[in-house]
Amino acid sequence: MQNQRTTTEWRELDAAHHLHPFTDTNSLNEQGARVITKADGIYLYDSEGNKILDGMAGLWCVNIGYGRKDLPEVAKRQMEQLAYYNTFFKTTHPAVVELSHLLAEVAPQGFKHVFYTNSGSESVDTMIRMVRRYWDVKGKKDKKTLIGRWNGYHGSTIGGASLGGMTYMHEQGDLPIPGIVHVEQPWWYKHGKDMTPEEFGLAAAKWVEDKILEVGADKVAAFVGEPIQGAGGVIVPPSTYWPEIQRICQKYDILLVADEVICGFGRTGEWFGQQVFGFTPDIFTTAKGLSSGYQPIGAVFLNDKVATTLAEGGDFNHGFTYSGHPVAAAVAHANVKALRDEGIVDRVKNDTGPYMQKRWREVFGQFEHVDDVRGVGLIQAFTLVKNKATRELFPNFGEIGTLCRDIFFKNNLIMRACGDHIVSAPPLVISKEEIDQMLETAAKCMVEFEKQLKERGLV
Ligand SMILES: Cc1ncc(COP(=O)(O)O)c(CNc2cccc(C(=O)O)c2)c1O
Repeated sequence: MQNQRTTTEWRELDAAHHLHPFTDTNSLNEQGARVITKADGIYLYDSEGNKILDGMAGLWCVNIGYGRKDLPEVAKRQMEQLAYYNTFFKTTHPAVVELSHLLAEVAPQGFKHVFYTNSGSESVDTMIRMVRRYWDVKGKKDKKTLIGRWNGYHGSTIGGASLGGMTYMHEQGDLPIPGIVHVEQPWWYKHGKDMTPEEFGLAAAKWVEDKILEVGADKVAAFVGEPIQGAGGVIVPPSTYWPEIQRICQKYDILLVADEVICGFGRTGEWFGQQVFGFTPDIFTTAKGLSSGYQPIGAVFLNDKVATTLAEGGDFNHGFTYSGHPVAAAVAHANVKALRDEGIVDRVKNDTGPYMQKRWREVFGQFEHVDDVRGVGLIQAFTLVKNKATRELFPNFGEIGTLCRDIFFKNNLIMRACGDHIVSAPPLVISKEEIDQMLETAAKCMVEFEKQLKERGLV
């Protein structure tokens, strides 16, 4: 069991030894970290006894909800049976075989081959190496460039951070690496001007074609995108966007990659986001909902064309010590099986997802400085705007978002501010009653937010 310490003691030791990700260490240590001690269902509990509604499922990942009793049991049994062995030297083990078989069953048709990693970033870096290897084997060694989107997020490794379009990450570490370029994101509210969303979807897809022609199709290896950009602010593309992207990739013989790290495993009501938008990639990357965060694991899914070509190339010189880790694989298997057999994904598609989308629009559509209220399944967002009529955003994009997020946090409700987008992705097990409770709290916070906007002279 964890040492029982006071919050102050935990905070002091944390400040003395623990470096947090994406954090201004000095600023954090001035205020002290919030000590989360346990969780159950959709709720977190901190060391001060606060009960917090987790509208973000951790980091978009705890799809099955907190406090499962089965997954720890699975981990215990696997650890006792075979805590670890690698899959490098012509060996495998039952846990990773069973997981691979199950994933081939839940994946969209045509994806029967899976490569394992420990995170979404490693899945993305694996994909980059696979894409370039694919074209090497095909004898088109100049096809190395990958196209991503500005404000896309593909992780924090050198490859993932380069492919992502977060400039504040590029500035730290001299990124992007060579051979990675970006196009604008399909954010209708900001870039759509007087186009309908459908017209804008085609225009945004054409940015990809323009980039291909600029680089030279014979040099472009792949286009990579999240079906819905998650950390970029839940940017839901118009319906015309992805089918047009697919047509363009086929026209110029470019691999199409979907980064399903957030959209995968039921988040949108479909098993994978590609199924919502009606496109079929050649490769897709996953992590998060694969294990619902109970174990670190990621997976890269390949269609037959890519898998066969890589196999024709002989040794694929890539992999990780923990690729297909027995405990992670066993827990992921139990998690995915429960998402399927307990009807959790189906419920998101047919019940709680439509309910959330209806209520989310009813609640947030009523506020003066909220617009572009949007979402699919159980991933939703809205944008804080200065003037709805003119679609004018606030200056210093992100400042207002932090103000709003802090009001939620003070009311023990976790939602993310991605710039001035407020986003939510709760555990997929959230009930309709819990949705009502979450939105009732959120509505009160938004009344307070609108009040503070006026008091601070921001509107
Ligand atoms: C689409 C996508 N691809 C790759 C990654 C990287 O996964 P790992 O973190 O497991 O390496 C992600 C991760 N997404 C992510 C990770 C951490 C924070 C936030 C946030 O929204 O604040 C989002 C992601 O959202």
